[in-house]
Amino acid sequence: MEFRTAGVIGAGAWGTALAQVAGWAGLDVLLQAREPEVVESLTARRVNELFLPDVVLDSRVSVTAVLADLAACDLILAVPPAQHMRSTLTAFAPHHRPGVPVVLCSKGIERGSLKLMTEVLAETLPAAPAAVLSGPSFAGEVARGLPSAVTLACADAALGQALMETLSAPTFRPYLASDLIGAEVGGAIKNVLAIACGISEGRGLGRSAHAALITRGFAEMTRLGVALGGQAGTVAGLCGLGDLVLTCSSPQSRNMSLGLALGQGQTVEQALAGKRSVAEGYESAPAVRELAEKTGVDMPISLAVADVLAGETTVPEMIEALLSRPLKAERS
Ligand SMILES: NC(=O)c1ccc[n+]([C@@H]2O[C@H](COP(=O)([O-])OP(=O)(O)OC[C@H]3O[C@@H](n4cnc5c(N)ncnc54)[C@H](O)[C@@H]3O)[C@@H](O)[C@H]2O)c1
Ligand SMILES: O=P(O)(O)OC[C@H](O)CO
Repeated sequence: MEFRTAGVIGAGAWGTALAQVAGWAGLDVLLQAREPEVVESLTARRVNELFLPDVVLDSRVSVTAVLADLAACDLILAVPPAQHMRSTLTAFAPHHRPGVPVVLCSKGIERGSLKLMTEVLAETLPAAPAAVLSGPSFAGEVARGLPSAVTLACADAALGQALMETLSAPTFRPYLASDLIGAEVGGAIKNVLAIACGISEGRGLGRSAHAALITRGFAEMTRLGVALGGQAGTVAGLCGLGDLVLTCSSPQSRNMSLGLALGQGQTVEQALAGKRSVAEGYESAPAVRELAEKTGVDMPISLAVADVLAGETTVPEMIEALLSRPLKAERS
């Protein structure tokens, strides 16, 4: 299996950073952007001024506005926001060649259907072998060549090995896994939990509360991952615990900074006003709440975040409710 060309669908911060990595990895890369100003700035100056300013892209990366141009690529990286994955892949379907693998790089759960991105892919491009790339990785750091490591999950061991080797670059290390569900659940839930950590930080609740939220949040993430058919060991890897630690620990995270603003007293509308960048936890939280109810999985922190985002409870009420839950065994 040899891949020489990669098509990247979605030129937000992460799609742009992954195009950079793929170029460093030696692939010829075609990056598809929706916004005319992104196409213009990448074409003219090799910089995505809207979503990833201050990073000059590798000369192996070209840009297009046209999805059909990616038809000849040997592999596809799909990087739209999760809520737009279905429409994006549906639009790409007429141009997808059967057997060309699609690496899902977005982190979220589809609202309404409650589906993971692999399920959305199976319904829109049934002839595409699937992989999931997920882990602790801020686009700006990755695109500037700071070191990072992620999970690359693929059910087909030979394809996974080939994709891992193809996408590795001197400062970007994918680690192979076979459990796509565990990888997806980790990436989706950490965004919701990062909002909780941001709220805690914004309210000045301290480092002890922060550590408790990460640890108890990780327990919720693991329970849901296992309930959906994933493996606890996968969730404990880069795609779950690793990403949870990163996203809950830095205001560089759009999710944590949304929580920070809420904790400091802003309304959801104020916190999101004027933002072009996606905070996936805001989008996924209602789906996570429904999924938890449907599967009977206990996810008090994620549900509390969903309630705050929906305006159904206030931040002080959320904190009070979490602190007054019945005492129980730590492992149950
Ligand atoms: N930014 C990061 O550091 C990072 C790292 C890892 C994973 N991710 C994940 O990558 C995914 C994309 O995030 P991002 O940070 O690249 O986005 P971004 O916030 O930088 O940019 C927004 C993106 O949404 C796209 N978009 C807006 N409306 C759309 C529509 N109707 N249809 C399709 N696309 C539309 C824009 O074209 C743009 O690509 C998310 O799931 C995110 O969780 C991001
Ligand atoms: O900025 P966030 O919160 O979307 O997080 C970005 C990445 O997912 C971190 O791994």
